[in-house]
Amino acid sequence: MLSLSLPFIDELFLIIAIAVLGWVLTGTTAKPSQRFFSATWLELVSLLAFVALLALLWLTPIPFSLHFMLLWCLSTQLLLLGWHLVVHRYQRRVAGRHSPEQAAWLVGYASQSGTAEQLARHSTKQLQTAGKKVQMLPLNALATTPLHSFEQALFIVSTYGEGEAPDNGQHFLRHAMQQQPDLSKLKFAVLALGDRSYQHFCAFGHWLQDWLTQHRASAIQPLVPWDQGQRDNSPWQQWQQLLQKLGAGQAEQETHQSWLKVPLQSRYCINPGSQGNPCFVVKLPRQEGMHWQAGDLVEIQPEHSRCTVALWLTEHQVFGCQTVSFYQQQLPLCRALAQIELPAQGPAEHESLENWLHQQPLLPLRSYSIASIADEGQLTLLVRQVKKEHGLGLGSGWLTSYALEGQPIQLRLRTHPNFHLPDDDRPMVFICNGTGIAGIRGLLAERVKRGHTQNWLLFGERQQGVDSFFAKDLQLWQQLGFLPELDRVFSRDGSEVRYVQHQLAERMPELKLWLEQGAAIYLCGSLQGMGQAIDRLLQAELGAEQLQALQQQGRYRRDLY
Ligand SMILES: Cc1cc2nc3c(=O)[nH]c(=O)nc-3n(C[C@H](O)[C@H](O)[C@H](O)COP(=O)(O)O)c2cc1C
Repeated sequence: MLSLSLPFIDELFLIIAIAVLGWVLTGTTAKPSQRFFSATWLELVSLLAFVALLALLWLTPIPFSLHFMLLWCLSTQLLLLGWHLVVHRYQRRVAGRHSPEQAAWLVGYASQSGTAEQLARHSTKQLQTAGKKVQMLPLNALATTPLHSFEQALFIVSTYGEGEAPDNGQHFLRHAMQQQPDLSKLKFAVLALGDRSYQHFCAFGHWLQDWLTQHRASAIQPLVPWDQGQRDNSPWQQWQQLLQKLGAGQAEQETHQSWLKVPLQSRYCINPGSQGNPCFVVKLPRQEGMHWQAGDLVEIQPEHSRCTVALWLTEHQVFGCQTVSFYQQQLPLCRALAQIELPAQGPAEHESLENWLHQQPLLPLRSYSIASIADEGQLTLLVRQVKKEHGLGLGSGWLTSYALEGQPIQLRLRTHPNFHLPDDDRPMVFICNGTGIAGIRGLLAERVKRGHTQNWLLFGERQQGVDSFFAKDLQLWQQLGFLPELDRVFSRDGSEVRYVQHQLAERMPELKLWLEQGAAIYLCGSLQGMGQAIDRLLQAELGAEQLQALQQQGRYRRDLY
């Protein structure tokens, strides 16, 4: 039996001291949540193993020398210490990258089609040029990065659906509702994007403002609502004043592209005889200064029909051919009247016509997905005519009926980063219905141009005979091998009503396979019905967590209206 001599006890103490030192060092540096993954546990286990081994050695003589054991122990301890240092360093680096302690300023955004994100990027740059440490994050990222660790926060958020948060704010919304943080040290301001034609104007911005104040954060100024349906830029100027007050740098570039006047080149009905409202392909020539990417949008300034303007002029006994100054242009009064909300009352007798004109709001803007790529030399839109009780819808009436061929259309191109294609050639699944195929056609044309062949299109409409939108393009791309999977579903052709979601449900095994291969899903079309049904189906089949992960990786994108 081995007897414990004095030098051995010294060595034992040394070993235990190294192990304990290692354990204390690692144990105190790791956060409790990380401790299990740190070296702490391994240190402890190795120490226990070593003590057990010594006890065993003391009880039963085995042929290993004491020096071998000592060497084994020392090297294990040093290895573990070294490994832990690497882990610890990595943890500190990662924490540094995401740590709000690094940045006193937060620019948080929630954006569906990219406007709020673009404005957030702009504001972030302005703060950074003034030397401020800023973190720009989508609201969903704040579910893991604590808000209370920032001192000042600027939020730029839009509203989507029926007064809901955009996709990259929904997780935050759900998470925030479960929390009761103390935000008493946070100062904040909200720029809320919305559209007054929706019932819940800027609802998500207001919800955020209320939630922050309920949790004792202090508002630097009242919420700034910005109606995106109007050409009015004053909310942005108001926001800029706030940024200057907070010490930010000047805005360098324009946030929006400039307005252009482009003549209507051609227009034709794509679905004559359809049970649905007529859809028109509207083409405008590409001109200098018109740059866009597949997936982008165009904003149109609608105008009244000539008939509506003539009636108003007659009713108010005003001469329509007189020249007026209107938004830095000289033009006949009738052309200016075509662009404003025509009020029941005309100008008062002694009122200046131009003053009166400038007080009238412009007609709200309308956005459309671009169905062509710039290389095609023209900007193509697919517009369904909306029929209302007293005439046609504003934007669709203007583009599909009132504007005559050759007449200038006032437009502005708008980037839509959320619907741009990924740079790589990963498989793409495009799901759409009705005019939702417009943006998807643009994306497919771009994929063809890039030579990316793994494309799957699921498209739903009513009747194959009359509603097969862009059929020739699809057929050609199929023949050339750019559309290996094409599912077209027509709800009114067979005896049973079939929609695109039914087809997708049947093809779920293939979809899962595509997803395993890294595919991204782009969904475009009606929010009610199709959009919601596809969302429910994917949640049920893939699980909420995977769907959310896909969304966060940019592999599930939606453009629904
Ligand atoms: C499908 C859809 C639903 C919308 N719902 C609302 C709404 O309920 N309330 C509102 O104020 N604006 C609503 N909007 C307007 C958007 O908030 C507005 O267009 C905004 O500029 C979009 O900003 P983003 O590009 O950052 O997403 C909606 C827009 C779309 C396309």
